[in-house]
Amino acid sequence: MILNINGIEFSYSSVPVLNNVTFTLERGEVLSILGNNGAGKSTLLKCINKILEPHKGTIYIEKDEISKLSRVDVAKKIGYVAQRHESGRFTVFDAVLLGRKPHIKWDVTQKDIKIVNSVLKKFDLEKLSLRYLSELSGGELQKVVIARAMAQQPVLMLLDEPTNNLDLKNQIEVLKIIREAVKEQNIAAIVIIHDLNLALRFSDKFLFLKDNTIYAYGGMEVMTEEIIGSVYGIHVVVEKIHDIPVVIPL
Ligand SMILES: Nc1ncnc2c1ncn2[C@@H]1O[C@H](COP(=O)(O)OP(=O)(O)OP(=O)(O)O)[C@@H](O)[C@H]1O
Repeated sequence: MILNINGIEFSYSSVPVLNNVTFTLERGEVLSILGNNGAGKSTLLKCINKILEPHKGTIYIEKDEISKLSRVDVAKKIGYVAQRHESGRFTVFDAVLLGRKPHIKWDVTQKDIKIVNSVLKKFDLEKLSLRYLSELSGGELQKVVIARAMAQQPVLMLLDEPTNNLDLKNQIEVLKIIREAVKEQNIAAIVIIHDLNLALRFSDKFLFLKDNTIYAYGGMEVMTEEIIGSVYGIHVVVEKIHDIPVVIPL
């Protein structure tokens, strides 16, 4: 087991956002977190990454309780891609190299450079490696921040709407790279995503948040017309096209 979340609760001031959230995630799994705007998806990721501290409950990453880990130790285990990014005066290469920071003791090693180059290649970013982040398109910047999280070589990746700003081809490619990395390296990823059809294509598990808590959690068996309809308040059909399940809003 890579992640074990037990009974977490979180409120902003006195407004409750997460209540009794409990689930586990295994190695080799991609989990999509789904739910309406404001359901608490980003808040949940921030609790897992120790940016926010739950008022109740426990979060274990492998054998370690998150609240007891230092920032650097959290960064060695968890790669986090936020919903919004700053684009400072860094080159693409340096921005991805920053992902190695939790692992660097004194100086950048050949191994760090090798990892950065291989990640840049994976994301097809080599030709942009000397460009400044401020000179990138929104989609290119999105790929760079995901590449940085991957260069970190975490055991768990947390991605808040990673397909934002990406065109159709890049949406598919980036989710494929994430899925392949999870399978090849036997790590895990949690992805917040609004497109149910992309979630269906690239996830092993699905977690629906509604009314501050988990409404449904599981594999394909929870992607039903009833559950999706009830979470989003619309009618949908779930059908197979070319053997791929798709959700169609009616
Ligand atoms: N810093 C904050 N202070 C107070 N309330 C906040 C803060 N951040 C988020 N909230 C509120 O907490 C609730 C959950 O927000 P969160 O960002 O976790 O939702 P989400 O499911 O990720 O939404 P979206 O799909 O729109 O990104 C929302 O009602 C939001 O307005």
